[in-house]
Amino acid sequence: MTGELRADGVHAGYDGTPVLRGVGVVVPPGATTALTGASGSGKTTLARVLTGLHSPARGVVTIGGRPPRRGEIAMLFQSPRRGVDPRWTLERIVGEPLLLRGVRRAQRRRAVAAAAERVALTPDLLARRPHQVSDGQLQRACLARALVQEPRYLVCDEMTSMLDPATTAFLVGVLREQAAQGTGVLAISHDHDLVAAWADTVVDLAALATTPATTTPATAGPAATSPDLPESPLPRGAMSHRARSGHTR
Ligand SMILES: Nc1ncnc2c1ncn2[C@@H]1O[C@H](COP(=O)(O)OP(=O)(O)OP(=O)(O)O)[C@@H](O)[C@H]1O
Repeated sequence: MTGELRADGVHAGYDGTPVLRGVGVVVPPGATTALTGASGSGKTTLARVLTGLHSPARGVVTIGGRPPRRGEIAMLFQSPRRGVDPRWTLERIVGEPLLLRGVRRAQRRRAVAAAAERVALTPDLLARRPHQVSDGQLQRACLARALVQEPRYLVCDEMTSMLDPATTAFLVGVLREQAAQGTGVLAISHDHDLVAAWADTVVDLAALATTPATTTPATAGPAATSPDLPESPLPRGAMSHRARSGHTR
């Protein structure tokens, strides 16, 4: 598909311990793809590779066949507090990507106000600092910060797992609207009910590695790979398609 975000043949790990072995994934624009998988299987690692936060030992990440450009992929994390400056107001946090791009103050304020409205952050909340708001309110600010960038892709790593059902449903609704407007969303979650309601396609990480499993346990020993193996990005049966339920809106 034109303009899709994809990882091909990704091998990645930490300190010589492999986590991902020949993983490929495709995230199409204008849809929500959910990534599930066992704890510790490497979902976050794959998300970090896709967003450029972790360099793979091998493999490539592309959008429409070329390397992603700065600002094209935004990431949302499980814990919003770890990704914000505690001294800043929510308004400054939301506007930070535009500040970095050199967008003028008046335009920045308009963009921040529009994004804040989409995530139901009132001016009163925008004036507060992270310690003065709830996790859900701060996660809404982080989503607004991602939206002001107008990214082509959004990678959400367990972004609702600390939130109550009402806030989760609200944020999922905003993200589904965003996907309907053309953004490709990759949603990582353990919650099978949530991804069934949220995503158009569900992908299990265990099905994405094109390198055949060996008798070596996944968490020990050197990478069980052969450089000669063909690595198609998406093995047959790796994805299951779900109908949109729409009940998160
Ligand atoms: N910075 C790090 N240094 C060393 N090992 C790491 C690091 N981050 C993750 N790992 C290890 O890499 C493996 C994959 O971790 P990752 O967080 O990608 O898995 P996950 O599927 O997202 O897990 P979970 O569902 O529990 O969040 C785990 O064994 C983890 O302990």
